[in-house]
Amino acid sequence: MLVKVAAGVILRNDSVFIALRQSNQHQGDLWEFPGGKCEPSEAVDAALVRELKEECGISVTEHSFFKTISHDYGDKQVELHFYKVTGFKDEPMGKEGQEVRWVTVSDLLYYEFPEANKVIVEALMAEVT
Ligand SMILES: Nc1nc2c([nH]c(=O)n2[C@@H]2O[C@H](COP(=O)(O)OP(=O)(O)OP(=O)(O)O)[C@@H](O)[C@H]2O)c(=O)[nH]1
Ligand SMILES: [Mg+2]
Repeated sequence: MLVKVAAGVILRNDSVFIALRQSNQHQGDLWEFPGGKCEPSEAVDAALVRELKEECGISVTEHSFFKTISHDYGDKQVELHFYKVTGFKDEPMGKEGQEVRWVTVSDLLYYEFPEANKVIVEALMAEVT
């Protein structure tokens, strides 16, 4: 099963907005960049805008493509399309009851992410050091 996903690295000043995946979700209890699966024939950036509205309550006004990561979890193959989100309306929150947090990019080191995210976290941290 190959799943195409759009995820947003929501940035403000030195910080990034992260969310804790619920225990019952795939890769549960790990931190993530909010986002979700693209619907059939939906453009990836349209999925990004839709998911960030649904999960975080923001309206994205400025985004740029960052990186695509393909990863095989064994039970699931994912193609993750990460975007930097640098402009948005309203304050992001956990609309689905998920725990959320603004953390400085250099503090990402202290959070546990799914395996596929390692490259993204390293790339973000490299930009600030
Ligand atoms: N949103 C998001 N998903 C990620 C990240 N890293 C990562 O491996 N994934 C994987 O990508 C897939 C995306 O799914 P999702 O669970 O967010 O999808 P969704 O919002 O449409 O949720 P749903 O299946 O509950 O409707 C999951 O298998 C998840 O484990 C990440 O940083 N953000
Ligand atoms: Mg999601």
